[in-house]
Amino acid sequence: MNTNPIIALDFRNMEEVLTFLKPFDEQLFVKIGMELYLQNGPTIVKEVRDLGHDIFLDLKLHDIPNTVGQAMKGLAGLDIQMINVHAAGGSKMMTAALDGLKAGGSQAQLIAVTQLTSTSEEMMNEEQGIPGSINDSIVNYARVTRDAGLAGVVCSANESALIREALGEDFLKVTPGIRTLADAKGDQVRIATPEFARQNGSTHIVVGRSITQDSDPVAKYHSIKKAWEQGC
Ligand SMILES: O=c1ccn([C@@H]2O[C@H](COP(=O)(O)O)[C@@H](O)[C@H]2O)c(=O)[nH]1
Repeated sequence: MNTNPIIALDFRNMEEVLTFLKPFDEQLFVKIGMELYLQNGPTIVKEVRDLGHDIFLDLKLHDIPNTVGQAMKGLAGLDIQMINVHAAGGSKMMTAALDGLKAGGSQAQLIAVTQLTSTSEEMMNEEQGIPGSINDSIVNYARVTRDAGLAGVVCSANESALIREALGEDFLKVTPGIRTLADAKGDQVRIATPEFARQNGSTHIVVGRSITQDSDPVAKYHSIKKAWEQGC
């Protein structure tokens, strides 16, 4: 399993992606999300994969089970390593997603978003109407995800230890909201450093603007990778 930091390619088109990737001379694990996919379609996935990089397709599908299952079956034709849905879609939707992916012949790891890293406990309580602690909600979603047969969850690094305690080491904890101490928080709420993510049990980190907006993205990537690998 590739556990390199996953770089979020939040760009508008392939030209911007190529400009960003050009200075790197190694195989990367990259994330293609809604911004890039919805403006460029499946071609963008093929083009990035042809460059030799592993791909997490972060489309966060969330709809009725039949729709998500059929969409996953279609997406299964793409050569990707990881893909996701929203756990809030429920266990039937997640099972349909997994069945669709398998029926389409994909080996990609399917994971589910618990609570977005831009969501605070207050927002969850007041806007989603879910009472109690955000940690409880996240561990609950992680259990439902595991019981549906998925490989892991998207959560913040702050919750990784709780999920590891509940569901073990092998269950994936893919954690965005990664910031170094010098980085701006932006729209993220539940953030953590790469070192903390490692110490707290994340299996993967997802890093976007901290690298993509840096004046030297290659150097920033390597310093984050080192902090992530060494955990100190
Ligand atoms: O809960 C989630 C789920 C997905 N993301 C995605 O990760 C990156 C983070 O980007 P940064 O620039 O490092 O904040 C972005 O593509 C999100 O769509 C997330 O942040 N939180």
